[in-house]
This record gives sequence, structure tokens and C-alpha cells, in this order.
Amino acid sequence: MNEEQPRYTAGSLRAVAELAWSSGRGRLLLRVALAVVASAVPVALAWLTKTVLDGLADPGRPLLVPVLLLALAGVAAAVLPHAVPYVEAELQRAIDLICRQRLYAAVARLPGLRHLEDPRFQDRLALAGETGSSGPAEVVGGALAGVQGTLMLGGFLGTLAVLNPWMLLPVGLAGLVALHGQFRLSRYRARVHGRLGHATRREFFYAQLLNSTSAAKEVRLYGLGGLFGARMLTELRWINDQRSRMDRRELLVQGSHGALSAVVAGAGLVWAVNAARQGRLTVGDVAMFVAAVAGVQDGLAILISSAGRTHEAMLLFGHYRHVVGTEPDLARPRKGLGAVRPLRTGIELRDVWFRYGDDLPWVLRGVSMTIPADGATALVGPNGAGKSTLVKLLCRFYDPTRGTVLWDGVDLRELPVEELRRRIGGVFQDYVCYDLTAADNIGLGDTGVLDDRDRIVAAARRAGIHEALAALPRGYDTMLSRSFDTPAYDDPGTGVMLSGGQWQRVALARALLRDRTDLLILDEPSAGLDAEAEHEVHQSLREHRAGRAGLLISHRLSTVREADTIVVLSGGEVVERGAHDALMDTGGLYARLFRLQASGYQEQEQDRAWS
Ligand SMILES: Nc1ncnc2c1ncn2[C@@H]1O[C@H](COP(=O)(O)OP(=O)(O)OP(=O)(O)O)[C@@H](O)[C@H]1O
Repeated sequence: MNEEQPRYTAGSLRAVAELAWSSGRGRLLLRVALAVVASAVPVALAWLTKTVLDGLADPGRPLLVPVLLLALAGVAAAVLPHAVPYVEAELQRAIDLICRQRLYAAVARLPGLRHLEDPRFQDRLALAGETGSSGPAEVVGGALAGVQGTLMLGGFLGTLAVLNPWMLLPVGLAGLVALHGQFRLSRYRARVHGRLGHATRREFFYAQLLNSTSAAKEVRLYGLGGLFGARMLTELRWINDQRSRMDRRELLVQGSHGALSAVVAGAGLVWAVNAARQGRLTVGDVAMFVAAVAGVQDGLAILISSAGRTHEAMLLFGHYRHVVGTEPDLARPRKGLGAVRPLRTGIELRDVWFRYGDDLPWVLRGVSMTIPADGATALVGPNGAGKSTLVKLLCRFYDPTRGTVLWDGVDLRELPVEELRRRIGGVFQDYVCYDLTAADNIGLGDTGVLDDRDRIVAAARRAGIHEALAALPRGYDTMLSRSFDTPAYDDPGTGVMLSGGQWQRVALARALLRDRTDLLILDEPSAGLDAEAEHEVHQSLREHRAGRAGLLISHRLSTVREADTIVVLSGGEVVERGAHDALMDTGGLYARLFRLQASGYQEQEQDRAWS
């Protein structure tokens, strides 16, 4: 995260005002009304106290009305400290909700992966989520507290002006000094928050590794608990150090301003007592003077702290605005074709070059290949050859750096990306195991049929996982997690963990639920399956793929030999292509890898025969 000075503009203020207004105008107006009343009550109390005290010294003056009003103001003074925070909290919750809704909608709207794989964007996102989205609520709360402080200050300054206009000078000066200090302090705090973002994410990362069930095995086997704990503490110590420095600075600034105000108030009190001794002030005047000085100080304190709070929240709100206003990481279609037509001929990659960043090496180097609309294409090659990257381009998570990907001859960049993705189904190498029920884990493949149990069961059958899911304690409603209870049952014991191969079949079922797709991408769909299961699954996949485009990526070459075309990728380039037999005859990389794997199996067979 860079160390540039955080700033905000009139646009940020307008954005905050719009957020507050859209969160519920009734609540906002009520809070404004309460701010006005809360600022008037202390001033009214001071004047009414003076009137009653002076009335006591003058037996002829009627006192009933001022006493009743004083009692009423007292009731208001007692109730307001509870009512204001309640309405404020309600307002803040409403603003926070709308902010989070907009923030996560903006992130979900990002069509590609480029921003999400950028650590600087992740830092901003963390800040936007943590402090930025509560920022507008803080700004509104701070601004309203500021209104309250200003009105109260105005009332008491007027009161002071009536008694001794000269007192306005030192009180005003002390206030200005404090205000300036508070502004500097809040800018410093916003800078520190920006700096803490990265370290806070790292600290959270280590803490998660220590807590998560998925990392638990490795952490224990390799004895990583101590190391991760120490790294987490290093981050935490640094964060604490930064926060302590910030708190020390705050203590210094606020302590010195408090002392300055107290000196001014003390001097005022000496003057008032002296003036009363000389008969220039009544007892009521002295009481009101003391209340006015205290009121001015309170008003200033509210104003200063709210100004600091608002200023800091506005600075942090910049991260939120940045994320919400982030431009899509993929270019929008220029011609804006409304729909993606069903695939008729195929998908063609034409001289595609790709790298993840300008300073990173090329991952794909001039790849040209076609995935026909009704055939099975296999993509094989060594680790890091660029196979999964090519899949990311097909799903348009990234655009090629050079060259084009064509859907029936139309550049993917000209197609609406959501429409395109509706026509693609797939299992990624790093598929997700959701802490949800078995039915949800499959149903997420097509949210339109999330509640259609027959479709979900049919997909599970095709992926060969139906029997295992049906036999779970709550069948398809069983939670596939030990971290959460099954929602429909108040029964903490029902969650189960699946085996690696079973999870893979669930992910496959999720992909197969979308049965109206034109392209089915399977990136290592059977890596975790036993030999028999693998045979079964591939048989079922062949039936499912019939008549549509299929792209199969696998390191197990026995599973790809039946593909119509096998494309061999190495170092980001297509080095061979053809059917299995032709590639074997060529005797190139594919043939070498295939024979290597086959010889492994043959040796095993011989070992078995010998034993
Ligand atoms: N998000 C990313 N940012 C930067 N580099 C990446 C990213 N994803 C992948 N790479 C790099 O791109 C290269 C190709 O990776 P890719 O995952 O496409 O290979 P692959 O052929 O699928 O490998 P494997 O067979 O091991 O799954 C690798 O060198 C990898 O480090």
C-alpha cells in the first residue's frame, strides 16, 4: 500500500449524503431533530437555572413556570443521552447495510480475475470492508454530532457574550488550536490505517491457517503451528506498535488541548467570582457563567472529536469509493451483441499470447487451436504448460494479451460475458468445497434449479455420487462440513466430511447440473478417483458430452486417449496435435509420456504376477 496522503473531494461528501438519504430519510430526519433538541437542552438548563436562582433572591418574582420548565428540561436531559445513541445506532446499521450491499455487489460485478488477483486491490478491499463501508455511517454520525456540538457551542458562546464578551477570545483560540490538532491527528490515523491493511491481512491469514480444518493435517504433520504462530505474532506486534504510536500521539494532542481548555476555564472562574464579589454579577449569573464555560468546552469537545471522526472516516471512505467505482477488468463489448448463440462450429484460439502482468513471463505463446462444437478435445502437457490459463481465457476471466478467442467466429470480447458463462459448464482443478448441504453443493451449479431435488439427484447419479449422498445421516440435506450445523435441523452432530474423491464427484455433479451448456470444461476431473470410479465417470461423461464441445485436461493420459483430438501444450506453445494413434506413431512428447505412464502400469502388473 502506497504512503500517499489520503484525500477526499466534494464528490465523496455527495456520495455520503446520498447513502444516508437512501438508507431511510425518516430515521435521518429524526436524528437531525434529536441533534437540535440535544444541543438546545443544556443551554436552556443554564438559563432556567439562572432564572430560578435569581428568582429565589427576589421573593416577588413568579417561579412556577421557570421551575416547571427546568424540570422538563431535566427530564429531556435525562432521556436524550439514551435516545440519541439508540437512533444513531439504528441509522448507522441502515447505512452500513446499504454500503455493504453496494460494496459486495461491486466486487461480484467484476467480470474477470485481474483485480482480485492484485494484492494492492486486496488491501483496499480489506480496508473498504473493515473501515470504509462503516465510514459513511461514521461520517453521518460525526456530522450530526458536529451539528449538535456547533449549536450547543453557539448557544453557550452567546450566553458568554452576554456576561463577558472578552471571554470569547481565549475560549475561541483554545478551540481553534484543538480543532487544528484534531484534523492533523485524524489524517495521521487514516494514514496508519492504510499502512496496517496489508499486515492485518497477513495476520488474519496465519490465524486462519492455525484454525482451519483444511490446513490442520499439514500444520500438524510438518509441525507448522509454532512457525505460523510466531509469524502471526510478528505481524500483530508490528500492528500493535503502530497503534500504540498512534494512541500516544492522540494522548499528547488531546491531553494538551484539555489542559489548555482547563486553564482558560479556571481563569474565567476567577473573573466571575471576583465580579460577583464586586456586585457586577448575581449568583444566578455566576451559575450560568460556570455552566456556559463548561458548555462551551463540551460543545468544543463534541465538535472537535466529531470533526476528527468525520475527517478520518471520509479519508477511509476513499478506499470504499475506489472499490465501488473500480472499472471492470474486462473491456465491454463494442458492438454489444445481445445474446450468445448456441455453439455450432466451435471455439477457436487464434494466435493467442497471454501473460498475467506486463512484468511477468509469457504463459501462452501464439497458441492456435480449435475446440469443435460436437467433439471431445483433450489438452495435455507438463506442469505449468499453461493449460489452466487457457481455460481461464475460454471462460473469459482474462482477455488474451494478444490474439483472439472466437465463439463461432465471434470474438469473445464482443459477447456479453454473463451470457457466455451460462453456456459453459466445468470443473476447475481448484474446485470449491462449500460448507453447505450436499444438495446446495450440487445446486449451486445452476441456481435456477437449486430447489429442484430431482434435477440435483439426476446430476449426482451421473457423477456417480448419488448412493453415497443418499446414505448420509440427513441425505442430501446433510451438511458437508464440520464447521456449521445443518440449518434445517438443530442437530450439531450431522455434518460430515467427504473423501477427496467424493468431493470431486460432487464438484462434477455441480458441473453436470447445467445440462444446457455448449462447452463442458473438465480440468483434472478424475484425479482423486479410483480406477473403477474413473472408468465409470468417464463413461458417463462421454454420454453427457455427446453432441456438445468438451475440453478435458488430464495428466492421466489413459483418460484422454479416446478424445477426438489431443492437443499437447508445452512452455505455452502447441507442440503436437492429433488423435491418440497418430500421436503415438509420431513418437513425440505425447508418445513418450504415454509410454512412461503405461510402463508404470505394466511394471505393476508384472510385480503382481511375480508375487
Ligand atoms: N494468477 C496468476 N498470476 C501469475 N502467474 C500465474 C497465475 N496463474 C498461473 N500462473 C503461472 O502461469 C503458468 C501456467 O500455469 P497454469 O496453471 O496455466 O499451468 P498448467 O498447465 O495448468 O499446470 P498444471 O498441470 O500444473 O496444472 C505457471 O508458470 C504459473 O506460475
